[in-house]
Amino acid sequence: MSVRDEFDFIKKVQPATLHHSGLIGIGDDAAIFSVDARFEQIVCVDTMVEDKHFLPTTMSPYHIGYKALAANISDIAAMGGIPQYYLVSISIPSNWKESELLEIYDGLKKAGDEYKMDLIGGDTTSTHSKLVISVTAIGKVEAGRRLLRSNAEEGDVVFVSGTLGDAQGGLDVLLEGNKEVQGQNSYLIRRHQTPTPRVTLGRILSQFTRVSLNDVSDGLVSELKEISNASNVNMVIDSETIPYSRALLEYNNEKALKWALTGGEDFELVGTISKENWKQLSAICEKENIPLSNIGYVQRGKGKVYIRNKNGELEEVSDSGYNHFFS
Ligand SMILES: Nc1ncnc2c1ncn2[C@@H]1O[C@H](COP(=O)(O)OP(=O)(O)O)[C@@H](O)[C@H]1O
Ligand SMILES: Cc1ncc(C[n+]2csc(CCOP(=O)(O)OP(=O)(O)O)c2C)c(N)n1
Ligand SMILES: [Mg+2]
Ligand SMILES: [Mg+2]
Ligand SMILES: [Mg+2]
Repeated sequence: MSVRDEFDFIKKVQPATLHHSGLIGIGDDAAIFSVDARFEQIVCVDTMVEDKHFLPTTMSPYHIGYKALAANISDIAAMGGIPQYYLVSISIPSNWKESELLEIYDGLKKAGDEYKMDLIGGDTTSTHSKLVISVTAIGKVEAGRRLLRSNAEEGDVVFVSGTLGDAQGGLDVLLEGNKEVQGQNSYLIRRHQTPTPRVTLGRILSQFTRVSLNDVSDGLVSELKEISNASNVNMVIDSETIPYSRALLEYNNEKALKWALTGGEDFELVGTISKENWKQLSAICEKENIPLSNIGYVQRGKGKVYIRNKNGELEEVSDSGYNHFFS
């Protein structure tokens, strides 16, 4: 049975306990929380749409909830911030059962609890169309410590965390693979369904004076182009240094580069830092067990991304990444 009564549904999703005190959360006209003057607020919103971001065959309701919040936490990480609160707007088609909707909230709660975030509000509607879930996340960063896309300068090192292409590999496994292939590729599937935002790394980066940063939602090239445009520089990356998981190379070695460059949804952090600070940063990350790769450097120019191929030739990258209106 789908939702019978909007107000009854809201009561069911209201958290029993909160991580933060002194809050007005669910239950009034709007939420209220107090703001610390030493910090700046961070706010972002990301939407997931049935058929565009997930299919019944690629994501369970729990995964939909988990990923909808994780994608927002990743944007807070990309500003160097601490996640705090979130709001959920959900438009529900009549064929969704209430139990499935509550599972979406279980996924949201799991991701929220991992980062001590409280659900403080939202909105519920019915729809004649597909399910749409939109999550607004709120966080904070110490005043003056925010990490902007416009911070890159000529000579900087370009870095990326973790491995790239896994989420697209996982999607491919889910869409193309039989049960046996899926069973062999559970790591890639996990990377697609329950991505881990790099909050700790964002916090480490916020301690440095000049870092440009973006999270990988649309693909490495797209994120690098955003930094290049915002900073009035070009980027040169070396294809041989792009980090892949062993799982991805075993699943599809030929497609790994394409998926890393344009697949998206890896929710790793990509950015730039001065050469002098790179050494210190990589030492901290090594100690903290956070994988971080140097994949290239920043050059004078504007908005262009070049990649050195395995033969050593430099090519401008034209293929950009995920675009909602191109696919
Ligand atoms: N429909 C919209 N109205 C206003 N601002 C928008 C809209 N869509 C995106 N933005 C803003 O455009 C910028 C880029 O958005 P997007 O590429 O989706 O960011 P990200 O990939 O980090 O989630 C962000 O500042 C976002 O808030
Ligand atoms: C069924 C299905 N098809 C395709 C995709 C791939 N996909 C959908 S949206 C997207 C990019 C990220 O989403 P977007 O809404 O652009 O996130 P944002 O950049 O706003 O954070 C990708 C790679 C998917 N996840 N599921
Ligand atoms: Mg986003
Ligand atoms: Mg977007
Ligand atoms: Mg982002």
